[in-house]
Amino acid sequence: QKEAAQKRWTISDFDVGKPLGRGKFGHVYIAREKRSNHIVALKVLFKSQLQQSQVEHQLRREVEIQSHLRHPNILRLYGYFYDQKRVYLILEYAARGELYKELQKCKYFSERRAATYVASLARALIYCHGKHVIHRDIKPENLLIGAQGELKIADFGWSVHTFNRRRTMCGTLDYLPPEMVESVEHDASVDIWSLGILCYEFLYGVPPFEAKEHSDTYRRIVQVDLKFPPKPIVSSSAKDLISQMLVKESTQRLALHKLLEHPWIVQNADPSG
Ligand SMILES: O=C(O)c1cc(-c2cccc(F)c2)nc2ccccc12
Ligand SMILES: [Mg+2]
Repeated sequence: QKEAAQKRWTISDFDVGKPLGRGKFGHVYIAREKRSNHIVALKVLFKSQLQQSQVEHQLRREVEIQSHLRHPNILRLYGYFYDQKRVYLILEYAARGELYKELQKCKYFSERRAATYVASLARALIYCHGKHVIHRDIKPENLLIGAQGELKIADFGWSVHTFNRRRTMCGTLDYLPPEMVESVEHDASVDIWSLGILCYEFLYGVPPFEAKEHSDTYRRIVQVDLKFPPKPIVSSSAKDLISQMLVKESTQRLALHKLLEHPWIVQNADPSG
């Protein structure tokens, strides 16, 4: 597999199949690499779009970071290439698709399914943080499901090596912790906050600080206005975990390795992830 990293790919190396989805900068297709018959997801991005949105540097960073990460719960980026008009990312194909569609279909997940997902995300984030990478954009839209039902973190578009931490605001605010919404310095604990938001959304079907207006969401985040609805019924153990993650003071948030020892995770997460 090492030689694949240096190989110069071209589109003629692939049989391109049906579109899997469309993003802001282009489409993702299922494809088969001709020599190996390996099935991949080919993300095709238009250079013109990338230039217009001034995200070339972000894309190069995403590629640089994701291509070096190897973890069962992180979507592999096998390589990239580009031609006159497009940049192509050769990505792992996640057979069961996008998590947010699964969440919309189920409305919310069982405690066992939610805990299994949260534990696997925690292990992936421990791995990333060990390499001084913070993702900063953990939300359902950036999670995919593999052939065995395992979760894969995708889209490292907002990830950084923790030496530079600036981020311009865009997209939903729902998952941002107070320090990012107030755009002060932040560190790996931002991913712990987002994982807490995700855990809540897995169990209730909506993120905790959702509001009609951005200004209301902003206020609810900075005040950590955390409320648990009476329905669906959720264990107090789950609420305890969420309450230890959604803490305004970032240094007081439950550490990821402590999360894996929390009773709710120990009693509900499927060890295979
Ligand atoms: O024409 C180029 O040299 C080019 C290369 C890359 C690029 C190079 C490596 C990794 C990566 F993800 C993207 N991105 C672009 C985006 C817009 C316009 C041109 C380019
Ligand atoms: Mg994304």
